[in-house]
Amino acid sequence: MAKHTSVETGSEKRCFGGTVGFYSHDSEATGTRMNFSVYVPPAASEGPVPVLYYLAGLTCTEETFQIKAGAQRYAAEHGLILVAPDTSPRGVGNPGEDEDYDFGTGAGFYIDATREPWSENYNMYSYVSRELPEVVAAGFPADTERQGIFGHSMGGHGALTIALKNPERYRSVSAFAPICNPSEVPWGEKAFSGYLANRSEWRDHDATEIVRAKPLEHHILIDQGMDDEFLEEQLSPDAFEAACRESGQKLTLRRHPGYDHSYYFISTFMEDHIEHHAQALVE
Ligand SMILES: N[C@@H](CCC(=O)N[C@@H](CSC=O)C(=O)NCC(=O)O)C(=O)O
Repeated sequence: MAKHTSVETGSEKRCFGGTVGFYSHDSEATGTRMNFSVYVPPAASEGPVPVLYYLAGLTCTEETFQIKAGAQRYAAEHGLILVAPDTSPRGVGNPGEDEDYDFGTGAGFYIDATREPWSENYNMYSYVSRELPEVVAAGFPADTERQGIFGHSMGGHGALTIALKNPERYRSVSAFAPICNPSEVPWGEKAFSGYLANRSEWRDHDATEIVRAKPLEHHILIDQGMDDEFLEEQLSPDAFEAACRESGQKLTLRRHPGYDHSYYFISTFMEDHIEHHAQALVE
């Protein structure tokens, strides 16, 4: 399926009348080989279709979403391409890169690092928001004028911040259990102090701070499980909700009793998220 010359196809499988594929390429942004997965719906055989990017959480790869989220059925129904990148560069060799699940490999946090040695390769913001869309446009039947983005946990933080910083590039955004206020919680403090050279940079990567200053015109959908094991210590949906109220950002934040942080929670509400994006992306 991929026509871009530098993109290598790992595998492609038929799925709901379309194709799930796994690909890799040499990335300029990270200076490493990067993996990503793409679901192409049956409607793409008629012409270019909108693209929805999914950013996964800590410890995940480009595979997690495709095998656990149950999104392809709904993307096939609405005619959306789904793209899921890996969550970090791999095999860079920085000291400490593979010591913790919440920093380094599998934990790129979708920011461009400014602290050495991470700044050389950990440029997931540029990779996801600039380079990957170009690779997708060159190799897949994608209408890049119609892009949306969503994600989970660390990837929910990535989706919110990338959408808020690039309103002209993304017409829709949603998140499952996002890290809403990373500057104020242990996961975010560890990532930002490791990847960013100065504390003054933190607020530029914090969705709660960004939305307070510069809301989007379109409305944001967030689902949060109330039995999520990370809710109290790491996620801060109340802070994000308060910032949205302050700035006039339209937000639907749904709190679901009994649901945890897992892909059982994500797959339960996936249909609603795909519909949310389809309303904005499919004319
Ligand atoms: N203690 C766990 C933590 C890893 C974890 O729970 N990862 C979540 C995302 S958390 C925020 O970004 C995840 O999506 N895991 C993959 C899955 O299939 O559930 C550990 O050590 O692994």
